[in-house]
Amino acid sequence: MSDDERWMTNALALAARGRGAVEPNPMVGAVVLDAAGQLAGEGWHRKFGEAHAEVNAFAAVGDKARGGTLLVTLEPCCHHGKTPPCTEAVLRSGVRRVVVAMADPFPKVAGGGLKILRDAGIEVTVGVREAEAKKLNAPYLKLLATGRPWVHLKWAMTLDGKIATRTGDSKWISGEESRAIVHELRGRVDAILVGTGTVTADDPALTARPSGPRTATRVVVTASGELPERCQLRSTARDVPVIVFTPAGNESKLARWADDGAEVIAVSTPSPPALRGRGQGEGEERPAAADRFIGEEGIPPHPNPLPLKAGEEGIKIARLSIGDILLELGRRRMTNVLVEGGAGLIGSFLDANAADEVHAFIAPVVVGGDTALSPAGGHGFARIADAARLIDAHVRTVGQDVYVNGRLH
Ligand SMILES: NC(=O)C1=CN([C@@H]2O[C@H](COP(=O)(O)OP(=O)(O)OC[C@H]3O[C@@H](n4cnc5c(N)ncnc54)[C@H](OP(=O)(O)O)[C@@H]3O)[C@@H](O)[C@H]2O)C=CC1
Ligand SMILES: Nc1c(N[C@@H]2O[C@H](COP(=O)(O)O)[C@@H](O)[C@H]2O)[nH]c(=O)[nH]c1=O
Ligand SMILES: [Zn+2]
Repeated sequence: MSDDERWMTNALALAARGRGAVEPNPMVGAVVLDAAGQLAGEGWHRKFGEAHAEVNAFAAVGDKARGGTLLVTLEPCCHHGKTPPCTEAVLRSGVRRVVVAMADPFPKVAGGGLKILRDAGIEVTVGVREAEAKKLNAPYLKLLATGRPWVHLKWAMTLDGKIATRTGDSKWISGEESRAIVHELRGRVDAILVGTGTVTADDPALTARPSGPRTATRVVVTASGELPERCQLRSTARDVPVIVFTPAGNESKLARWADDGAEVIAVSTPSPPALRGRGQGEGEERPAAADRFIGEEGIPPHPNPLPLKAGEEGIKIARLSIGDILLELGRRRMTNVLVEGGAGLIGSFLDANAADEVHAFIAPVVVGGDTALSPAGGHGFARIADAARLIDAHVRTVGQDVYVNGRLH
């Protein structure tokens, strides 16, 4: 490993300290070396709206940066945002070299920062530990490229692959240590999504306990608009935000949720109402409001499309497009969202090819039962070759449970 790579690894670790506190900004870390190559300063972007990594790294360095090197995990910014351009701080510092892990695709930067530094005669190297830097900021990059947040799916299942007993009882399958990991995740995401079945069966609070760097909006997805009258989400909607996504026409059923402080978003579904999208490359149309964040990339078409299907007794049920829900959350600049279940909603996300990362907890308990639910419902994949497969599964034991975490693409 070269010295640049070694220092950049440190800078990436510094960047990760900002996780949960900096979004929708990227996580960024920086290391300053003096002219002799010795560590002179380090810093990271600590919180949205506050100083950037480079400025924090230079803060206590003084003259020692002169003739030295800055290693930074993302191209220094060159625009006046919430803080002045970092390129100015770099030029003032007197460093001779700047090593950058990756260019910043943010439209106001997009190579402009690198150009300013090169034009000033600084030796600029780009691409050191680039793959790791892209992985670290995958949610930021996805939001920029697609207008949609990074989707984490989480479930806790028994050894026989169930997320609840046949009666719907599920508290608790995973152990305390596993649940602590889930609460840590809840405390750093922008939204936690559940379907009607989970609200009805579990009456969840969906809060992070203890609280984390940010407070997630609780999101319920309901095609029927038939949510329980009394439940924690509704009764606490004024304390911690709640959004209900439902097809247009259900507003009156949810009027009391709105009265209690929930935001009810009625989504127009295609006419006539139909099972839409599930696997049809849904959500590729983009509302103008989100254009600023969107690149050319959409959610790729599903390999296993489901034909449109009537609901019970020939009544068509208006399923909401997961792609559209994500666009709305992305428009609010949500960077990470967590789908906590249950089987129906997780199935909707997998069918829409809309999930990015999985957190599965497997507990040493067996419940059995033909009708007990598995983690993912929906249509599912017909062929193993097409199935959603983790590309980089990390497996570890947590207490008595096994925790599998990895990305889907
Ligand atoms: N062990 C674990 O990790 C977890 C276990 N659970 C367990 O899972 C069970 C609940 O699972 P399940 O019944 O599948 O419930 P879900 O929470 O997945 O709810 C399913 C419902 O969500 C709505 N929904 C899902 N996708 C869409 C869509 N694309 N558009 C519109 N609405 C949609 C529909 O609501 P509607 O009917 O209103 O139209 C659907 O019937 C419970 O027993 C619970 O305890 C739940 C979460 C985690
Ligand atoms: N049963 C189960 C989980 N269930 C999830 O937790 C929700 C309850 O959240 P709260 O009311 O905030 O404690 C529940 O609705 C479901 O989404 N999670 C886990 O880590 N392990 C478990 O065994
Ligand atoms: Zn900056």
